[in-house]
Formats: sequence, C-alpha cells, structure tokens
Amino acid sequence: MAPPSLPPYLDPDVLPKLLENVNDHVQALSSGDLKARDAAIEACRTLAATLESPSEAFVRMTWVEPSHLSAMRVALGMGLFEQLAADNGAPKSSAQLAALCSADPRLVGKIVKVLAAVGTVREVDADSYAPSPLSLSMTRSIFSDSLSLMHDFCIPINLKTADFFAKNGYQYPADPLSAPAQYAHNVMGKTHIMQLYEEHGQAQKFGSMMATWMMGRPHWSDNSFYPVQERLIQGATGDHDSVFLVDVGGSTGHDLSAFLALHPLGSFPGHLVVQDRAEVIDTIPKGSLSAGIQPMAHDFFTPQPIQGARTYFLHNIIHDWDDDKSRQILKNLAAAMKKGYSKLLLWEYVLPAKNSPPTLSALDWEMMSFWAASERSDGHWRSLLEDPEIGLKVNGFWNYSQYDQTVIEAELA
Ligand SMILES: C[S@@+](CC[C@H](N)C(=O)[O-])C[C@H]1O[C@@H](n2cnc3c(N)ncnc32)[C@H](O)[C@@H]1O
Repeated sequence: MAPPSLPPYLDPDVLPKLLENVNDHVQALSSGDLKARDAAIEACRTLAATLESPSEAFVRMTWVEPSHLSAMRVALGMGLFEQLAADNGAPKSSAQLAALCSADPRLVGKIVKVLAAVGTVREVDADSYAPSPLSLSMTRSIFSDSLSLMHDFCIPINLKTADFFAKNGYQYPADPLSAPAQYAHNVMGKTHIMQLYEEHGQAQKFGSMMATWMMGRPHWSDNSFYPVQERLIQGATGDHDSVFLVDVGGSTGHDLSAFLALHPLGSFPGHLVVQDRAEVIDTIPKGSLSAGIQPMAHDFFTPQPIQGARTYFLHNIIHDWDDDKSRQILKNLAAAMKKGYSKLLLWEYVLPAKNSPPTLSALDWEMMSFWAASERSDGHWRSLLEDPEIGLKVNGFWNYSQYDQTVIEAELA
C-alpha cells in the first residue's frame, strides 16, 4: 500500500529499483562501457515516465513535444540556430537574436523559452541564451534537412493516419500506393512514397534523414560488429576491376565512405560500387566520391548487372517493401551471386519478441504508414531469405546491441 503522501500511480517499491537501474547503467558507461549509454537513456526514460502522472504525460505528448517541434521549425526558417552559434556561441538576449534574424522580438522570445525549457538551447541567465549540442547540430545541413523533411512532409502523414484507418475499417494498408502517406498527400492509389518525396522536393532531404539517423551509431563494417576481415576479405579474389562490394540502394554512398574509413582501398581485392535509382545517382557531384567507389544507376527490380561480386550489401532496403516485392529484389540478387563465393549482407533491424526500443517500434509504425511495409523478426527474415523461390540460406545474425541494426549474412543454398 502506498503511503498516503504519494499519489496512487506511484508505487514506492518500484522507484528505488528504477533508480538503481539508472545508476547501474550510468556507472557502466562511466567505466567505459559505451554500449551502456542506450540502456542508461532507456532507464532514465522509464524512471521519468513512472514519476509522471497520466495528466502530465498527456500534456507532455500533446503540448510540450508538438510546441517544441513547431518552435524548432520556425527557428530553422528564420536562421536562429546560426545566430545562436555565431561569435563562438556567445550568450545573446532574445532582442539581440531577434535583430540578427530580422524577426519580431516577442516571437523570438517565445521560441527561445520553448527551446530552453527542454534543453534545446541553454538559458545561461534570465533572457540570455547560448547553443546546446543539439542546436549547434541544427546548423548542419543534414540536421536542418531532416527537420524540415519530418515537419513539412512526414508528420502531416502521422496526423492523417487515424483518419485513414477509420475509413478503411482498421485494415493493414494493402499496397505501397494506398498507405496513410498517399491518403495524407491526396494521391491514393497513384504515387509511391519515393516519387512523392521527389515531387515535394524532399528526395535529397530523405538521404539526409537516413544519414542523421545513423550518425554516431556503430558501423556494420567495424570488426567488433561484423568480422569483415574474416568473413569477406579472407577468401576474396580478383584484381582492381573486380567488385568486392555492391551497395544496392546505397543512396549517395555514405555507407561506402564509412566502409573505406575502416577498410582502406587496397586492404581488400577489387573496388566498391554504389547503386541507386538514376535520380539519386545523378545528385552525386562529379568527383565527390572517394577513389574506389564507382557510382551506378540501377533499379533493383531489374536484373543485377554485376555478376559474381564478393558482397551484395543492402542497408534498410528490404524493410521498405512487403514480402512479395522483397522477393523480387532478392531473386534478382540471387541470380547474380556466385555459389560458394558471393555473400548477401542485409543491415536491418530485427524486431525482438519483447522490449522493442522506442526508435524501432516507431520505425515499424512508419514502415506501415509510408510504405505499407513492416520491420521483421528474426524468424520472418529467415523465412523470407530461405524461401525456395529465392534459394538462399542464412549463415547468421551479427548484432552490436539491441538498439542497433543487425547484419544478416546469407549465401546461395
Ligand atoms: C531507406 S533508403 C536507404 C538508403 C541507404 N541504403 C541507407 O541506408 O542510407 C532506400 C533507398 O532505396 C533506393 N531505392 C528505392 N527504390 C529503388 C529501386 N527501384 N532501385 C534502386 N534503388 C531504389 C532509394 O532511392 C533510397 O536511396
């Protein structure tokens, strides 16, 4: 029984355990266990959520978080983040910031209050503001692109999703042309989400969003994550003209640049290829890719032109598609693979049976809303890849931590 001084939603026995959990993870992190950082964040969130009353949780979700995002977007539009960062981040008053942004001081005063209240800017004194790591990041194009993409294009889809399901009788979206994304943007049955990004001038921002999402996360090709040396480099053959790894749907090549940073050209036989749709490959400025990365326009629903590469790598590709479309992509790759030599690597989330991290549950939701697709469990991945129509066998799953994407390795059965 809770002591009378505690509100009924607070269980006095639970709080010390949650606090102990926070302490354990923070201590592990302080002793150098970097993997403990995600767990520490989750432990803090769980503790805060337990302390919060239902009414406070409701207000946070429906007032605080939307106002924060809205204020961020207005700040971005007026160049506030650049002005906060100017003069090495020297503290500035709201009136100074307003003058620098040519904006109304009352509006800027409200924005900085909203941002300071949640830690997005630092309130060093009354009406004196300095940047935080997040507000400094907003001066970088990949963050600013990602914010405008999410605010202007993606979140409006979330706001129409309930309406979509009320109208369709609460059925899973039938196909990628008739998902909440199409409903929200008034193109039901007509336009695929990738085409929609382009029509709304968001295609490049989508690439920025993918890069922002992965920033600071461990890269799959780090030997402490997936043993590249042992499983790919050893046993690989060929000269410079042969292809060691094709990044299929690799956007503008950011995963290959990260690969080369860990495995420089010459440490493996052959070179690398980044494939994507022509519209994406055409956005790569000439000469901007590192030596050893060859750009190539290719539609993965058509036969794979590179035969017998050591590695076919797909990062966050298959999760965009339902099983039928995924089978088409995988069949095209299997047809190009050399038995006993080529490996297929997927770098994807694997849905756990329980305790799914919030980012993964959110991604699973967005896969449904944007693509009529879904994240997959390990069993689902295995049954898809080992479908006799495709003819692959799964060699194993390599996981850095439960908060990261998993490398799934397969080869021809
Ligand atoms: C979710 S993004 C992943 C990009 C990249 N692999 C990464 O992880 O950052 C999906 C990618 O698939 C590409 N794509 C979509 N349809 C494609 C197609 N039919 N053929 C080739 N690439 C395609 C998109 O242009 C986009 O770059």
